[in-house]
Amino acid sequence: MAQVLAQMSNNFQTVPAECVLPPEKRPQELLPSPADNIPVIDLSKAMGTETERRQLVEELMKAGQEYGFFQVINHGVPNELMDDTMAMYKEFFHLPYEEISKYTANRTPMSSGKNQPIYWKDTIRHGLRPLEDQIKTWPENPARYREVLASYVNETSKAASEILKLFAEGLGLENEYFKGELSDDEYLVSHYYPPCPDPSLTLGLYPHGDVNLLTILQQDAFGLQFIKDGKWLTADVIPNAFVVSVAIQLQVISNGKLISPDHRVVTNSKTSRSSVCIFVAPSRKCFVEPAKALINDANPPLYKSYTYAEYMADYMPKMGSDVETALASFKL
Ligand SMILES: O=C(O)CCC(=O)C(=O)O
Ligand SMILES: [Fe+2]
Repeated sequence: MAQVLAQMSNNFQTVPAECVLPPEKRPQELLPSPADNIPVIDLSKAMGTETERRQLVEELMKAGQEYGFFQVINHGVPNELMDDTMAMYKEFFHLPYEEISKYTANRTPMSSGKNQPIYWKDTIRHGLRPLEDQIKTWPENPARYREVLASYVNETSKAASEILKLFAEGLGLENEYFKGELSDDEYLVSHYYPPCPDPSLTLGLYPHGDVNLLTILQQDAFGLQFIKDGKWLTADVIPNAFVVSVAIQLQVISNGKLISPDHRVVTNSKTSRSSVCIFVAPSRKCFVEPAKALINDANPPLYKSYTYAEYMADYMPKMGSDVETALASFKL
């Protein structure tokens, strides 16, 4: 294993045995599907006329109900800040192994979770809230890490709350429904997927559901795929767009109206891929349940009520599982 790690900074000529997936777990559809499969939503309409805002809410709801994922453009996060953040993470992942291994618990390509196959990636993950406490634990190398990420988090949080507000409107909940404990916590996950000599043998990330409330990420190369009607659709790279995904808690609160999709990352042989993902999540003591306003005789609750801490305790042993498994204990 150590030998494989040591190769990380070099280009791989072959897929190390540790990373070859069993045949039944290998990806079948590797190529990007046509771009028009994935909704692209212009968030600037939130500031437009009342009609434009209503149209936007409808578009978002349709995307959230049919796909559970979409891309947003004109979201208010400055392009330069997005680019700077991406460049900063690329720099981070090219620092010497001794430096980044202080922060990457499972330096890979083989960061394998419990009962998980070995993924073709390297990952840093850390908390973001409360910012003033968490920032002290973030890397200091590259030197601008803390400054760039703090600005990025502030800006992406605004975009995420706007999207949550629009979802609240679309669901018929009060505008600020998701404000506060339901979206109090945030954490960062940034992945670096090196070029892979044979993408048919590996996955960057195995199919899974996101356990939080809402995920907002940027990527610099193709590889992220979401499942829809049994088919893997690829999220095209649109410069300065965010890929947004409904996560499991949002599916529960919407009582299944919005769907949290399983997704995965395929590798490619030509370029590396980086992603910077912000996960908006409830605080641990927060009570989560299908919103009362959505429940009536015709629409009984589909999920139990629980605290997020209870949810996480159930989820930890099955970390990285698909949405169905991740929700099994809480289904009614
Ligand atoms: O790298 C990506 O684009 C997706 C990462 C992801 O799905 C995750 O970390 O949960
Ligand atoms: Fe994910």
